Amino acid sequence: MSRTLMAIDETLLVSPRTMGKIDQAAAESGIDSFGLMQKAGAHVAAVLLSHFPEVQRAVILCGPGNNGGDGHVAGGLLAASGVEAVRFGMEPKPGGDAARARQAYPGKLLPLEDWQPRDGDVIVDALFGAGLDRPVAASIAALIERAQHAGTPVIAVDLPSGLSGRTGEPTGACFAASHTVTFAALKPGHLLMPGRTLCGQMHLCDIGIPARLIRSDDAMWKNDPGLYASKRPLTDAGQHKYGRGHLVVFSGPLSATGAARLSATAGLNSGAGLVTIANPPGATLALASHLTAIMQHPVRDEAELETWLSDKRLSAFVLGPGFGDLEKARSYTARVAATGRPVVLDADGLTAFASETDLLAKLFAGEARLVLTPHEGEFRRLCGDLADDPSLSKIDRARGAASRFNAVMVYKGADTVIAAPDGRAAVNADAPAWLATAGSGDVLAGIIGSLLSQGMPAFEAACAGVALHGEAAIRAGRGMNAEDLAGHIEPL
Ligand SMILES: NC(=O)C1=CN([C@@H]2O[C@H](COP(=O)(O)OP(=O)(O)OC[C@H]3O[C@@H](n4cnc5c(N)ncnc54)[C@H](OP(=O)(O)O)[C@@H]3O)[C@@H](O)[C@H]2O)[C@H](O)CC1
Ligand SMILES: [K+]
Repeated sequence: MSRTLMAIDETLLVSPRTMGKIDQAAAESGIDSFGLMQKAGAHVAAVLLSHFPEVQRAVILCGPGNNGGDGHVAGGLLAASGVEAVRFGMEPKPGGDAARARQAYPGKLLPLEDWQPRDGDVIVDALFGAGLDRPVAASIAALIERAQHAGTPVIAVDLPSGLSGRTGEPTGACFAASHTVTFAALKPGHLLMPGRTLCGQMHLCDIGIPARLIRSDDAMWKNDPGLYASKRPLTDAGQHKYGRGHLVVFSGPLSATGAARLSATAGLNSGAGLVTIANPPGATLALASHLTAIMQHPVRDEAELETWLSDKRLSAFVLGPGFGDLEKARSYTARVAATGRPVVLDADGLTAFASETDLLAKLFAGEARLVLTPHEGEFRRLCGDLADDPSLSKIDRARGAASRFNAVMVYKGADTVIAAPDGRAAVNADAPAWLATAGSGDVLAGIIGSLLSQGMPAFEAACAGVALHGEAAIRAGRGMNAEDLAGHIEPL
C-alpha cells in the first residue's frame, strides 16, 4: 500500500458510518469540508498521473453524492494539467460540496450510456463510495461490463462502485479496480474478501482531517504487530525451559499422527520451552520414529488424562488436528477446560462440538482462554445461523461467535478475521495465497498454542500466531508444503 503521510494510522479500520461521523466532527471543528474534497480529488488525479503516465483520456464517472464531487475535482485538475478529461454521470444534488465542485469545474457532463471504450482510456470511478446502500442500477451494471470487457483500467475513488465498505461484499455489479484511493482511514471492505481483490492496489491518503478526530469505537484493525508486540513472551538468558511454556498436543490414532506432529513442531519452533504429544494407545512407536526434541506421554483415557493434568507445568493444549474420535474430543476438552489453562480447538476439536454448541459455550467461562480456528466449513457447522445471515460481515460473524463461546475466534481464509469476546477484531491481509495447503491449519494451531503456553493472552496470541504463520509461508516460498512451513517459523 502506498501512503502520503506517516502520521496516518494505516492499521485502523473505520466503518463507513463511523467515517461519516468523523467527517461531521471535522466540519464541526471548523474544517472546510469542501477543502477536504479538493484534497481528495487532488490525490486521485495524482495517482492517475503517476500510475498511468501514458493516459490518452481520463474518463471520470461522477455519481450524485460527494464521491462524485471528488470526481469533479479530479477531472478538473487533470484537465488543467493537460490531460483530456471527459466527465460522464449524474448531476449532483444541489446545495452540497459536490454541487460546489461541479460549479468549480464547469463543463459537459455526458450520460453514462454514452461512454464507449477507447484505447488509452483510464476510468476514474467516482460513482458511489461510502454512501452506497443498494445494488447499482442496470445501466451502471452495463457500463461496468463494458469496462471489464474492454480491459479499461479503473481507479476507484474511496471504494470501487458496487462494493460495500462495511462488508467487503458487492451489493450487485461492481467495478474491479486496479487502484483504489481512500482517505483518512481504511474501511473493512478494503481488506475483507472479495473487496480486497476488487480494490487492487490501495492508496491511503491524508486529506487534512486531524489525527485526533480519526478515532473510532469500532475496535477493528488490520492485523499488525502494534496489536500484540507489547504482550510478546518475555525471554531472558537465564530462563528455565518450563518458564518458556509447556505445550501439549493431542495426537490422533496410529493412522493419523502426522497432523499432531505438524502442530507440535510448529509449537516448538514458535518458542515453547517444551512440547509433548499426548498419544493414544498404539501410536507410540509411529510417533517415536519421527520425534526427537518433542516428547510423548501416553494418554489412554480420561482417567489417565486427569492424573497427568495435575502437573501444573502443562501450560496450554492443542486438540483436534487428526484427532478422529469426536466423543473423546469432547470429554478431553471438558477435562482440560476444567484446569483453567488455555486451549486451542482446531479441526476435529471443532467438529466434535458442531452438534454440542451449548456445551462448548459453557466450558470456558471467565477471561478468554479458548481459541477456535475454524475455516469456512467448520465455522458454518458451528454457527450456521451467523454464517447464513447475509447482513453480517465476516467481522460481525466472528464477533458473534466469539461472544457465544467466550472464545477468541480465528476465522480462517484469505482474509482471516481474529475476534475476541470483548469485541476487538483484526483482519489479516498479508498471507500469501500458497498458505492454503494441506496441514497448514495444523501448523497455525501449534503456533497459537505455543504462544498461549508462553503466557500471551488469547487475542494477542491469535493475532501474532496468524502473522507468524503468514511470515513463515513467505519465507518458505511458493510450492512449500506444511512441513516446510513449520520449519520456517521464526519466534516472535
Ligand atoms: N472521508 C472523507 O473525509 C471525505 C470523503 N469524501 C467522499 O465522500 C464520499 C461519501 O459521500 P456521500 O455523499 O456520503 O456518498 P456517495 O457519494 O458514496 O453516494 C451517495 C449518493 O449516491 C446515491 N446512491 C447510493 N447508492 C446508490 C445506488 N446503488 N444506485 C444509485 N444511487 C445510489 C445516494 O442516493 P439516495 O437516493 O440514497 O440519497 C446518494 O445520493 C466518500 O466515499 C468520499 O469519496 C469527501 O469528498 C471528502 C471527505
Ligand atoms: K467509487
